[in-house]
Amino acid sequence: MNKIKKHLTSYQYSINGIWLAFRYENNMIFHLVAAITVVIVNSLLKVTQTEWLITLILIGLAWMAEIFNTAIEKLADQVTREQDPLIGQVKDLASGAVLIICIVAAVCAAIIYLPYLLK
Ligand SMILES: Nc1ncnc2c1ncn2[C@@H]1O[C@H](COP(=O)(O)OP(=O)(O)OP(=O)(O)O)[C@@H](O)[C@H]1O
Repeated sequence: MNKIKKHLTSYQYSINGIWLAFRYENNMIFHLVAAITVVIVNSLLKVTQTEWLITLILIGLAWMAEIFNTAIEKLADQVTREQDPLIGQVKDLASGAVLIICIVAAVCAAIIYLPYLLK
């Protein structure tokens, strides 16, 4: 019973983490708008089951990368708020991870949607 309670409490912490990401990271709103747009476009274009899966996985990956990026930024700020070349690199690396998944998502969106739009 104690284990179940502990498990359920950990979900509370995780949900709090998502809430914190929205509070600290303005880009989270952009990701939310992008995710809602993808769901609407998928429904309108009646994309296939595989295309739904690919787009939903990409949405999840983008959100995951942004939340990790926010966590790393917070940790880096806790280490020092002074100008530090290594802290700068750490933040750039984390931000690079978000950019990569966003570029991949944009390319995949073009590959999936263009054939429907050019029909
Ligand atoms: N302490 C620091 N020392 C050196 N460079 C830093 C430091 N803090 C930030 N930077 C540089 O400034 C960039 C922006 O950092 P910042 O913490 O402002 O994130 P941000 O651009 O506001 O990110 P986001 O928009 O995701 O919140 C970093 O990628 C890094 O290159």
